[in-house]
Amino acid sequence: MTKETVWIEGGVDLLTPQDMARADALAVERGVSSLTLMEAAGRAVADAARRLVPPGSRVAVLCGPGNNGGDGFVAARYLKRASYDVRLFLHGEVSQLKGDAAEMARRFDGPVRPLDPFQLESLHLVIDALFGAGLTRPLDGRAAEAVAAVVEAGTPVLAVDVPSGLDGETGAVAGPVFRAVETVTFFRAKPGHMLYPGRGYCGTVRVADIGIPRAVLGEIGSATFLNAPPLWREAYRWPSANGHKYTRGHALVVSGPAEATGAARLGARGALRAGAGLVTVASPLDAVGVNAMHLTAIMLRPFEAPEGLASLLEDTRKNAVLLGPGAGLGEATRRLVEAALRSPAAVVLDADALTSFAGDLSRLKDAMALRRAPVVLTPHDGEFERLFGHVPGSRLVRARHAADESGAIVLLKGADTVIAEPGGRAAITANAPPWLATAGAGDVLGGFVTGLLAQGMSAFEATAAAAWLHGEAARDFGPGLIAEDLPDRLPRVLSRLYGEA
Ligand SMILES: NC(=O)C1=CN([C@@H]2O[C@H](COP(=O)(O)OP(=O)(O)OC[C@H]3O[C@@H](n4cnc5c(N)ncnc54)[C@H](O)[C@@H]3O)[C@@H](O)[C@H]2O)[C@@H](O)CC1
Ligand SMILES: [K+]
Repeated sequence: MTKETVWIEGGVDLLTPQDMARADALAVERGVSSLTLMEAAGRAVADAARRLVPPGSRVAVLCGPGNNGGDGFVAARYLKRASYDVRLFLHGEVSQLKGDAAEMARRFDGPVRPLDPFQLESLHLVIDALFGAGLTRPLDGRAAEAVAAVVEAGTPVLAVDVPSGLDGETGAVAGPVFRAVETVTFFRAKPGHMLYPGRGYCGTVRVADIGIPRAVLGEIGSATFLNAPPLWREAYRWPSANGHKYTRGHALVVSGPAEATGAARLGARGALRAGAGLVTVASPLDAVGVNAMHLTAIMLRPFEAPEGLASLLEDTRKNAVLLGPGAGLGEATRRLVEAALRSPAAVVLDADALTSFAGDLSRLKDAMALRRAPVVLTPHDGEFERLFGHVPGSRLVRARHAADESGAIVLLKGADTVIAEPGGRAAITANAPPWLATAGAGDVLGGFVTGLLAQGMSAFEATAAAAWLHGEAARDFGPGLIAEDLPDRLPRVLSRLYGEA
C-alpha cells in the first residue's frame, strides 16, 4: 500500500448526496481528477477492511453498476495486492460500466463474477459497493437476494459510502438494506448516517479524506450539521476570571402546582449546573412549601396567576425562563406562556406549555409575534404532533418545518434529536445513549438550554450545546441513569470540554 488513508474527525458539516456530487464537481474544477478521488475512496475502503480482517481472509466485494461499484473495484485491487482472498461480484455487465468505474474495472486484474447470492457463503467479510449516493429506488432482484444471503450467512459487512438500500439524505430505508459493522464514507458524513433508522444500519461511520479541498464547503453552504462541539464551541461562554454570578444570567424556572413540582426542580438544577449565575424557581402559592423543602442553592419566589409571573419578570435581570415541565394543561398554562412571552427574557417552552396549545398553534404564534428575544420549543414526538400536526419525513425535515412554521428554534427530541432554526440551519445530535430515555430527562434538558441562554449564548448554539451536553452526561454516567444524575454529571463533561477549549 502506498499512501495511508487520512481519516477526518471533527468535520461537522453534513452533506446530502447532491451536495457530495457538487463537492466532487467543485474539486474537479479545482484541478483534482475524479479518478484520483475514486482511487483514494477505494483505498480507504481497503484500509478499513484491513483493520477488520487479517490478510488471507476471504473477502467478497459486491460491486454495483455505478461509481459506488467503481470504489469497490479499487478496494478489491488493493486487498488482492495485500494478500487477501478477494472475490469480486458485479451486479450488471462490465461492458455497461461507464467513466471512472469502467476504468477502475480495467485496472482490476482478477476474475469478475456475476452477482450470485449462492456464492456468498463462508466469507470473512463482505464489502458492499452496490449502491451509494445514486440509489433511486428500493433494492430488488439480485441485489435484494444478495442482502438476504449475507444476512442469512451472518457475515460482517463493510459498507462503501452508505449501506446499499439506505437513503443518504434522509436515513430512510424503503426495502432490503445491508446492516454494516462499519461504513466508510468520503469527505463529510451524510444526514442519513446520523438520522434513524439509517444510523442503525451504518455501524461505525468513518470519514476518509479523499482529496476534496475543504474550501468547497463554503461554496456548497450546507445548512445541516452534526451536533458536536466544533459547531458551537466558539459561542460557549466560559466564566471569566473577573466575572461574578450576576454576569452569568438569572434563569427562572416555573413550577407546576403542589402535586407536580419535581419536573421544574429538575429543570432548575439543570440550569444551575449548566452555569446560570442564579436560578429561581417561580412557584404557585400552593407549591411553595414543597418546593422550599427541596431547594438550597436555587432560590424560590412565589407567584400568583399570569400577573404574578409577569411582575417577577419585570426584573429584567431574569433573562431566561423555562416553562412547561409539570405545568398542567389548559388555559392557565396558556396564559402563563403568554405572560412569559411578553417579557424580554429568552423563553424555553417544553411539555405542558406545548401541549396546552395543541390544535391552536396560531395563538402561540401570535404571542411570539412581536418579541425579539429567542423562543426555544423542545417537543418530543407526541408533543410535536399535537402542536404541528402530522408532518411526514425524517426528524430533520419535521424539525425544520416546525421552525419555519413557528418562527422559533425547535429541538425535536428523540434518539436522533434535531435542533432547527427558522431559515433551515439544523443540527443532528448523535451522542445520546439508549438509557437517556428516562423519566424527567427532558426536564433537565430544558434546564440546560435555559441555563446556557441565561449566560447569553446565542440561541441555536445554546440549544445544540445543551442537547450534546445532555447526551454526553448520560454516556458518562452509563446504564442505570435516572434524570437526577444528569445535572450532577455535567461538571465532568464540562471539564473535559474546558480542557479541549
Ligand atoms: N461524489 C464524489 O465525490 C465521489 C463519489 N464516489 C462514489 O460514487 C458513488 C455515487 O456513484 P453514482 O452516482 O454512480 O451512484 P451509485 O453507484 O450509487 O448508483 C449508480 C446507478 O445505480 C442505479 N440504481 C440506483 N438505485 C438502484 C436500484 N435500487 N436498483 C438498481 N439500480 C439502481 C442508478 O440508476 C445509477 O445508474 C458514491 O456513493 C461513492 O461511493 C467516490 O468514487 C468518490 C468520489
Ligand atoms: K454501498
